[in-house]
Amino acid sequence: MPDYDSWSGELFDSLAFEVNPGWISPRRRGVGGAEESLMELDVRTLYVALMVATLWSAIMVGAANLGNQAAPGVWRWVLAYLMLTASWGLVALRGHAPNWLTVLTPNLLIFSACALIHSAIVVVLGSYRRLQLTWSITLAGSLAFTLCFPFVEFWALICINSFTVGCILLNVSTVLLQGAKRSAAPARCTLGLWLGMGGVMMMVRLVNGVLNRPIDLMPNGWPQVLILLIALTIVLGSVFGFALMSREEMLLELNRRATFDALTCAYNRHAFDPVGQAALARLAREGGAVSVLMLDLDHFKQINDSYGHATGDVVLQTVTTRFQDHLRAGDVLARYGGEEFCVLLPATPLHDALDVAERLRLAIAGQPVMAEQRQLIVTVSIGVASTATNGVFSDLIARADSGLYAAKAAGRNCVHVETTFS
Ligand SMILES: Nc1nc2c(ncn2[C@@H]2O[C@H](COP(=O)(O)OP(=O)(O)OP(=O)(O)O)[C@@H](O)[C@H]2O)c(=O)[nH]1
Repeated sequence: MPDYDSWSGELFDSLAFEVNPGWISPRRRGVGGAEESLMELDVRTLYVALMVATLWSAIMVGAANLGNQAAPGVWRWVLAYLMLTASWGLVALRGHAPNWLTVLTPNLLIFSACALIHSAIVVVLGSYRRLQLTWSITLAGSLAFTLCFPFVEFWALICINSFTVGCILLNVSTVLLQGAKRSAAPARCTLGLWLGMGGVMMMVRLVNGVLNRPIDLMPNGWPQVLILLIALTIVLGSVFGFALMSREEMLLELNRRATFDALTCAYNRHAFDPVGQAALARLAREGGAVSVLMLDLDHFKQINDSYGHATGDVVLQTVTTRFQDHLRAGDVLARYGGEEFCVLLPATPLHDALDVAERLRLAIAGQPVMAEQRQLIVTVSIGVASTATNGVFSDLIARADSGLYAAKAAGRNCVHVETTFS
């Protein structure tokens, strides 16, 4: 029968925490009482592992985008990872090559690589938010590191590195997390959290550096091992996060293009028809009425012919904005054809729809449109149709359309009701 009590007693007895100058390292007494480190992982080996992981990631991401149309921002990401690869490689040479090569150069490379990662991400997101701040932090960190390098101790350089990288990662993380709908963009949010975790880790490293002041260029204690293991996880997790986020943003963009008109950002006809049909279906359950307005700019061809298509485009955009400004939140505006628009007014009976139509007509005719430093008088003709029964949406549209033709025939810049009730 084994003597568990004495066995566990010996085990705990053999464990001890040694306080090194700066680093706490769990150790145990081995055979003959000699002390052995419990942390088998060697820091230099971990730097080599980081180098291999970043290089492998850069090659994989680059290869996946060769020959195809590369995803936006991907080459910046690859370049950033190649810079990180070089910097880990140089760090692994510490003690075997001059310090300017193994301390100064890799740190400057790491700062620039982090800024490049931010710039790759903003290219994917299509908005350059907070990139200037990242480049300013990079510049300030690089200057501080270069100026301090010949004079200060190693722990102070660790602190400059941790603060600079931590600030950049937290800044990128904010860009990713702010304004992202968690349900619509899970990959973006995950990458944001991942990089945020990296930022927090660097701040912890900064505090550890200030408190423990390591003097060794290659400190082999467990805090450093832990930091490098987390860094390895973040390097690999971020590259997957970036690839998934690129795909996610591409799908969201395709969805946007399939739903909204590129020029005016109003709904397009393809997306609008199902919305209208759903509003009619709700009539059967909830009662009330649904109305539709068909709007067409008058003599729009003359604007194009006299001032050019670019001016015509500005007119279409301005008119769309004015329509939207005069509609309620639940109303749906669509660009139905060239200069033809359609508005769905849910829960709106005919007399209210007529008020809305008149309001929209006046919103256009009452104030000239500014387009390329010209004041243009624009008017709109409007056909109105309403229904209280769940029918086919295209029938309602057809009735509003014939109201529009009647308005054009009546001299334009007016509202005409199609009174045939379905
Ligand atoms: N600038 C611009 N013009 C467009 C666009 N789509 C269609 N158009 C133009 O809109 C004009 C429509 O002309 P018509 O159908 O004759 O209508 P209209 O001149 O408004 O005449 P009425 O509707 O009878 O008052 C054509 O010149 C099209 O080229 C667009 O996206 N941008």
